[in-house]
Amino acid sequence: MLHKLALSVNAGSSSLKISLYQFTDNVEPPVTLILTSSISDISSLPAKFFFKIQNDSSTKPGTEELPSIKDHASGFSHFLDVLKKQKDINPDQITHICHRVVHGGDFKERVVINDESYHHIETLSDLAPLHNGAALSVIKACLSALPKAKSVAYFDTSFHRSIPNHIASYAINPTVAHQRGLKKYGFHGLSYSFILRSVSEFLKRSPKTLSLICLHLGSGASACAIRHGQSIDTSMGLTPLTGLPGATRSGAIDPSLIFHYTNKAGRITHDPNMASDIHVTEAEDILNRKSGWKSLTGTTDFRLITKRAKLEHPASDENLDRLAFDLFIDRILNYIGSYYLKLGGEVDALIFSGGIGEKSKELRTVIAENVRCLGFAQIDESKNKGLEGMDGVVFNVGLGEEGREAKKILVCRTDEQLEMARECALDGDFH
Ligand SMILES: Nc1ncnc2c1ncn2[C@@H]1O[C@H](COP(=O)(O)OP(=O)(O)O)[C@@H](O)[C@H]1O
Ligand SMILES: CC(=O)OP(=O)(O)O
Ligand SMILES: [Mg+2]
Repeated sequence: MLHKLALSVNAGSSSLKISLYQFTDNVEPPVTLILTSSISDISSLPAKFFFKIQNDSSTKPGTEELPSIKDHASGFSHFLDVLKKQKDINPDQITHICHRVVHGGDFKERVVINDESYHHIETLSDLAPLHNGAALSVIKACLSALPKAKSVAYFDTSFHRSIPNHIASYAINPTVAHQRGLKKYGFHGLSYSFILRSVSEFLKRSPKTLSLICLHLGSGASACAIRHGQSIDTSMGLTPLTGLPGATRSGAIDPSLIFHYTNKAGRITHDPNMASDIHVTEAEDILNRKSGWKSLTGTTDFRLITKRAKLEHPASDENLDRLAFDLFIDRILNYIGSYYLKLGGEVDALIFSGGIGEKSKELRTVIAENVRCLGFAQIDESKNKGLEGMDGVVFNVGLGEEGREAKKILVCRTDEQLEMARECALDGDFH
């Protein structure tokens, strides 16, 4: 019998990450990986394409710059062309396509794509201007290229449904807030769900007993406080704009700032580069796409920013890369401090994840130094520097005995595609 395949698609703000899995007949693991592909730097063209078949030693996977890729839809179409050329993979075996959709509004859990759910996700696009439209463009491409497969949307927002009302509410007119759904939804939920499960396996403790402070630091960055396995607060809000700054996003600002920045703040912008027919104001466009690391330093590449920041020297006002680095550290510490208090000091671990969290040893060193006063383990620099090239998902980078006894400092290689494929394979409704 031919095994069924699940394609998992993650439309991030600057990237499209795609993994293909085969369903197993087991509960653990419910899926095995067949291939991974990614298109990165979509917000800072030219885009880079990567494609790798697992267990194929005949070809060396590499990354190629592709000027023909301009957005998520053209990136996905290139992926499909490459997929169709693989002799050992039959796209007709793909029975399920899991799509990461960042804003799920009031959807509690995953939803099968049909006219009604597609339309509902579309109405939420203005609340996630860098994400939902891009995800819908890929969903549309899948419906036409792989019509026999069931497309399912998995939401970043679902994990945060446990946030208490007083934390999710804004201090604004409650009638307006209720009518318009103006509250904190929170994002990166698929990543936090993956982190919770992986850390629970690593520490050999039930997720229900774990309290964690998680940092997902990628093109979009957020923090999350998890108490006894449930999200109790996160730094993003109604939209993925607020909280920590990101590649092209300002993060939290005084809301009045925008009216002093531009007198056209409320005008609807018609940017031809916007993913689809999304209605955002000039203010939202500036804060989402023309701010963050790109505006401060001219690049979205945090590795380059770190290199140019000259961390070994005292900060100078002229060095804007250093400003970006130090500003990021400052904002991250704001959340760690506040979440530590909200968790009453009962924190099992601080977790670094996302492209920057997983790869920037420099950022981890500085944060770890600053949180020592809260009882976190001292960082073990040989472990901290030695992660690249190592196999694994969760790593303890705390020093020796302290790494075991004190509050832990962990790195988790998050994988939103795997989280969706696992959920799909274990979903009784789909089999
Ligand atoms: N070695 C590194 N040091 C610091 N930042 C890195 C490193 N490698 C990648 N990054 C950063 O990771 C970010 C991308 O993170 P990722 O989670 O993959 O993004 P996305 O939000 O698109 O899913 C980029 O800002 C990139 O510069
Ligand atoms: C929610 C969000 O910002 O996602 P990403 O980091 O993938 O852009
Ligand atoms: Mg991402």
